[in-house]
Amino acid sequence: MSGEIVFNTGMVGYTETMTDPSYKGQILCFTYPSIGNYGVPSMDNLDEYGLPKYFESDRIQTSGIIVNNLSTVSSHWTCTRTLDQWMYEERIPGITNIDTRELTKKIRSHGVMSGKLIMDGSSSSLLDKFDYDSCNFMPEVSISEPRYYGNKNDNNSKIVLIDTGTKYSIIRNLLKLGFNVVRLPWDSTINEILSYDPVGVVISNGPGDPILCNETITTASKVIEKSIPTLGICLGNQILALAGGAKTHKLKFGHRGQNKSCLDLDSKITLITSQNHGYGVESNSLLDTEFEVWFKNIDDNTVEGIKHRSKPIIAVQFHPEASPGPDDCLYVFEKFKELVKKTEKVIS
Ligand SMILES: NC(=O)CC[C@H](N)C(=O)O
Repeated sequence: MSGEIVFNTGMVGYTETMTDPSYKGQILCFTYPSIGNYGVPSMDNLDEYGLPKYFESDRIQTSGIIVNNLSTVSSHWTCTRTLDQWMYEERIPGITNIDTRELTKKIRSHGVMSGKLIMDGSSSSLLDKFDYDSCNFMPEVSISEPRYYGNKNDNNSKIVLIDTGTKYSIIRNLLKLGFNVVRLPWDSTINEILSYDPVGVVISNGPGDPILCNETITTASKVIEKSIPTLGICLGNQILALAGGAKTHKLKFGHRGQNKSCLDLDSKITLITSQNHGYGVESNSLLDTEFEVWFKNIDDNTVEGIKHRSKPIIAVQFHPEASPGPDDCLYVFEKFKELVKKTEKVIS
């Protein structure tokens, strides 16, 4: 199995992490030395909205995982199987007994690179190349037909969620705000979006290089033109930046973990965020656009959020929905709701 080798420094949350569609095409190395301790819960554990509580999509999305010590004895009240059993059922390979901290040092000094997990005795060649950056994963992670969440018969306003590989927690947080959610395919046009009469648009997280999401970028530029209240999350942040005329670039080894500190330039408060991204918005390229920096990463000063200078459009590079990770940034969803409400008032 080939993939881009990336590392994540989180200590918990492997079921949420491994089912995050943004990991499509990647082999994930966990730096925390012992993985699998609390096993894997059942997919049948649903929240009040009918969404799986402990998973971010319906399957494992990583191409494979690399761990130091794989716990084969798991203990937790939600545990129904071991991590190893779950991976076997889903036919996802993994490798254990690797010094993952040493491997991480290599990735940090060299930058992310492609790799392959090969079974003993397999005829698979190490020579065929895998080029993560040129893969468009959208058809694999998005949906082909619209899906509706919430109660069709209530009068709650609708948010269109453009699914570029969404995590369930994004849907959950929009429902918690009191909205109904229409989830649409990644290549939906502006007219398809408007046909649902939404009060706002959310562009989700997702895998791969944002510049390959041409269709979504075109739609996002129309959303900006029409001043529709919009929230971009991770890939959605990059797509909005590109649609607004800014540039994105690949980071040397990305940000993947649950304790990444970011500065909110509005409140001057530093927050601990959950992150999973390998690309970023180029800070200087924002200068000639209608967007400005909203959040900055404390470690390397990279852009972690942007907002439109005059329109109700905001976006974050980190994950306000966390899952896994701290809830410090849930206020980003509240901020989006405020923008929606303000715009509704102006229109009515
Ligand atoms: N989690 C995401 O949405 C990731 C966005 C993009 N694929 C990146 O790696 O930067």
